[in-house]
Amino acid sequence: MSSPASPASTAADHAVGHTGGARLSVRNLRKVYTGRGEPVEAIADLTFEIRPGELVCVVGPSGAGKTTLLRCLAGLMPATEGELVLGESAITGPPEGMAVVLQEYGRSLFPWMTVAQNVELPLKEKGVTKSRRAELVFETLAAVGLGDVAGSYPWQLSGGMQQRVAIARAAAYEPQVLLMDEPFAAVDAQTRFELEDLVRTLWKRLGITVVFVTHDIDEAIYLGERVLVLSARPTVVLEDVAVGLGPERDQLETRGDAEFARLRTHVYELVQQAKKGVRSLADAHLTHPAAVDAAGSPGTPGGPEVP
Ligand SMILES: Nc1ncnc2c1ncn2[C@@H]1O[C@H](COP(=O)(O)OP(=O)(O)OP(=O)(O)O)[C@@H](O)[C@H]1O
Repeated sequence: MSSPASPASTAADHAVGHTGGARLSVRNLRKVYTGRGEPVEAIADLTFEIRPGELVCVVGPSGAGKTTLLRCLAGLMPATEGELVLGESAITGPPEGMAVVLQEYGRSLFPWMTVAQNVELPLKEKGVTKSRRAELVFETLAAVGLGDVAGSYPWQLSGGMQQRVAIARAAAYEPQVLLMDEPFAAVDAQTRFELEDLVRTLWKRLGITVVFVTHDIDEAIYLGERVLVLSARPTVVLEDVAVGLGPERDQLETRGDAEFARLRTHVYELVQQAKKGVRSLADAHLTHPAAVDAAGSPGTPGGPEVP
């Protein structure tokens, strides 16, 4: 990958080793929030599979249940119905081998700890030896271009740098699966491009499975091997879109690619249809249908073909 804006790419090539990814299966997931007032059916019926080492982005209208899906995958909330499986094991609580990066980097880092201590903390909880912890902290901070601020406190860093710390902390943990919930929503556009390249660099280096939720259609296509487009609530997968842009991505070249433009138009139309309440491709009015879906055949697996 070419990422002229990212100081991380070269360093990341020498960072933590290939940890490998795990398969994630979501089968007939339904999530209803109950509590005071009317129950809210956030997710109606989601079924999809993410292969080990795949990077899949999730987009959909606001309130479609993207965060709900991620919380269920992270084991932070039980499903109402359905099954979530990581590798061979059902997800019933926060699974070992999973790391999460959220949008609110300000709240996810401890302000009284240095950058290095923040990265080290989950490793202590994981029982990693002191010498290996030192290695991992050093390597991952170098990988995200923050080797020189290891002794600083998060509040001394810019928002983009703080988010790099959160990414370093997740990578140092050597997870099999990394969940990211709109991680770059609060950083400026230039930093966002750098962080996108950083995620792809680390993803390739570590071989981990990544699920990346974003509002940004361009970001989803630039990053993903597939883009899951969700319907409005109660949520189903409207389309599982294959991104045939190849493994090498470049902020200028890839975004200028005709295939990128075609995919962006297609996913944009899908999200617009989802906002109007369309919950099946059969009901969608698309002027730019996808050529093939993520399974390599026309239309959505098990669903109707795009007219
Ligand atoms: N704790 C909760 N109790 C009741 N309803 C909730 C709760 N959390 C989320 N919801 C509802 O579930 C639906 C899905 O919310 P969720 O935050 O998962 O959507 P989202 O796609 O991540 O939204 P956004 O893109 O705006 O961040 C929304 O209608 C929301 O109001």
